Amino acid sequence: MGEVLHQFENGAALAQGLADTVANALSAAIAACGKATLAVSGGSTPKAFFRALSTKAIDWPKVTVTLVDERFVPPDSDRSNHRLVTDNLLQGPAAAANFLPLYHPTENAEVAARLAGEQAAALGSPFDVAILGMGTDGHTASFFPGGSRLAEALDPATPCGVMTMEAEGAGEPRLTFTFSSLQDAGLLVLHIEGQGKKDVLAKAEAPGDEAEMPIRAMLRRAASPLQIYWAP
Ligand SMILES: O=C(O)[C@H](O)[C@@H](O)[C@H](O)[C@H](O)COP(=O)(O)O
Repeated sequence: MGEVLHQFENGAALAQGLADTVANALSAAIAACGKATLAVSGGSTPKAFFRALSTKAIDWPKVTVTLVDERFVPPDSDRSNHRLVTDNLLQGPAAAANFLPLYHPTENAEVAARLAGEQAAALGSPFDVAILGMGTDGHTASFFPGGSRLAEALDPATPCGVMTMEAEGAGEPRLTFTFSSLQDAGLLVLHIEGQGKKDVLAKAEAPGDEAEMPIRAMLRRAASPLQIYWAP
């Protein structure tokens, strides 16, 4: 469906601009159907955006925040995306939002993925807003090159839901929404910063296999236009 580049002078300006856009999208969803859903990614990039969004005066009790993907670690782990969101987004006005975790203290990641998928199904689809990140290897969500279930995760025929993923460099087993769950978000955003990530994006935009750089699946096949937010 194509991509739109939103370039900012610096990370602080991007954080405010993206927070305004997301707040407007969430408020519009609430106005239209009384609730809104937001799926965010972890990593180091989104912290300033999370903090800017947390201050927005929207009807947060009608918003459910969840994660694009999660590491199979408890929320008190410093590797936890749940912890990252709790510490940076679910603060101030946004503390009133609902949160749907992907991690559950189950015997293995498969059981946690099934539980998370059942809970996520009740949210309805598509997500009103989905914020993707990208690694320097071209992964997004937990769609890692060489991932244990990458083909299944990227397959448009794979039902919406949460699945496990393991990959070299991913650390712990991952829990991730599928491509089909994310690709038709009302507002689909790729948030990257720095020249290095811009160069990785340029490589991903060139011909090549999706399995080599899984972000290509979103660039090429997402139903929603991919809104790329970038600052040097
Ligand atoms: O759990 C995660 O790590 C993320 O969901 C992952 O997909 C992230 O968005 C990229 O790895 C970029 O991470 P950085 O922002 O740290 O570069």
